Formats: sequence, C-alpha cells, structure tokens
Amino acid sequence: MIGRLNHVAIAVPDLDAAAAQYRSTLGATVGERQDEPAHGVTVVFITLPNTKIELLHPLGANSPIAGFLEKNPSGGIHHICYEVDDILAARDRLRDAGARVLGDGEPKIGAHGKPVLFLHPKDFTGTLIELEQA
Ligand SMILES: CC[C@@H](C(=O)O)C(=O)SCCNC(=O)CCNC(=O)[C@H](O)C(C)(C)COP(=O)(O)OP(=O)(O)OC[C@H]1O[C@@H](n2cnc3c(N)ncnc32)[C@H](O)[C@@H]1OP(=O)(O)O
Ligand SMILES: [Co+2]
Repeated sequence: MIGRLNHVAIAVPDLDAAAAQYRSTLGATVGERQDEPAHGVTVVFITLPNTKIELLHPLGANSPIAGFLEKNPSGGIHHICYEVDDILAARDRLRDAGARVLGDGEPKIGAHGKPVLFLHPKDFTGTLIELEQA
C-alpha cells in the first residue's frame, strides 16, 4: 500500500541554524521557511536527489511537536512520510488492522497541498508515520 518515501522530518530547536547547516555545511538545496498554522509548525524543506528532509519547528501555543522538543531539546527525527495513492482507502485499511489514526481521522492539507494523516507511533515500532496522498 505505501509507496515512495516523501520525506523524513526532523524537529529542531533553531530552524534558521538547522537550515544554514544543511545549506552551508552539508551543501544541500534548502527551501524557504513556510508557516503551517493548521499543523502548528513552521517548516523548511530540503530537496535531496531521492527524497526530502522536513525541518520542523513549533508554531503557536499548541504545537504537536512541543512535547517532542521538550524531551529532545537538541532535536531529533520526528516522523517519516510515505506516499499512498488513496489516503481514505489507506486510512480505512489501517483502522481495520487496529492502527490508531491521529486527530479526528479526517485528512488535512499538508505542506505540499495534498491530504495528509498521521498514525500513532506506538502502533508502528515507535515511529510516527505521516501518509500523504501521492
Ligand atoms: C507541515 C504539515 C505536515 C506535512 O505536510 O509534512 C507535517 O509534517 S505536520 C508535523 C507535526 N504534526 C504532527 O506531528 C501531528 C501528529 N502528531 C501528534 O498528534 C502528536 O505529536 C503525537 C504523536 C500524538 C504525540 O503527542 P504528544 O502529546 O507530543 O506526546 P505523548 O506524550 O502523547 O506521546 C505518547 C508516546 O508517544 C511518544 N512519541 C511522541 N511523539 C513521538 C514521535 N514523534 N516519534 C516517536 N514517538 C513519539 C512519546 O514519547 C510517548 O511515549 P512514552 O513516553 O513511552 O509514553
Ligand atoms: Co511531515
């Protein structure tokens, strides 16, 4: 069911410093800051030849990544995002298999303008999974 790896997300305490490190030290192609108020994060995408890195920083009072950064103050890998062809069919199949779909279970529009959903990390070997409709 899952397809390409769309991105690996890294929560960071200082977005500008992390973006500068990827640009200057690692020599990567780094995009602009993008506020995503519906998701409670500001993101910067880094384009690699085979996938993307999403740098994440909390936005607003109720960011879903605030707790993660409190536990990991230096930052850390936060989630991985797989593409699926049909996000509603994927959601229903995963629910039938017993997985917890986060939030109200209805897809939100993600950073690429496409529907996304999240799956509880405790149901997937300690890894928060994002699904993005391809
Ligand atoms: C920009 C839009 C979009 C895109 O298009 O790319 C994005 O990527 S938005 C990214 C941010 N959005 C989200 O993460 C939404 C989904 N996340 C959540 O709903 C919550 O973060 C969470 C996963 C339910 C965690 O909630 P939280 O309140 O922070 O923590 P808990 O204490 O309830 O955690 C329970 C348990 O799970 C462990 N945990 C938490 N986060 C992660 C993680 N990222 N990876 C692995 N494990 C995680 C946490 O440590 C707790 O474990 P125990 O301590 O063993 O109980
Ligand atoms: Co993401």
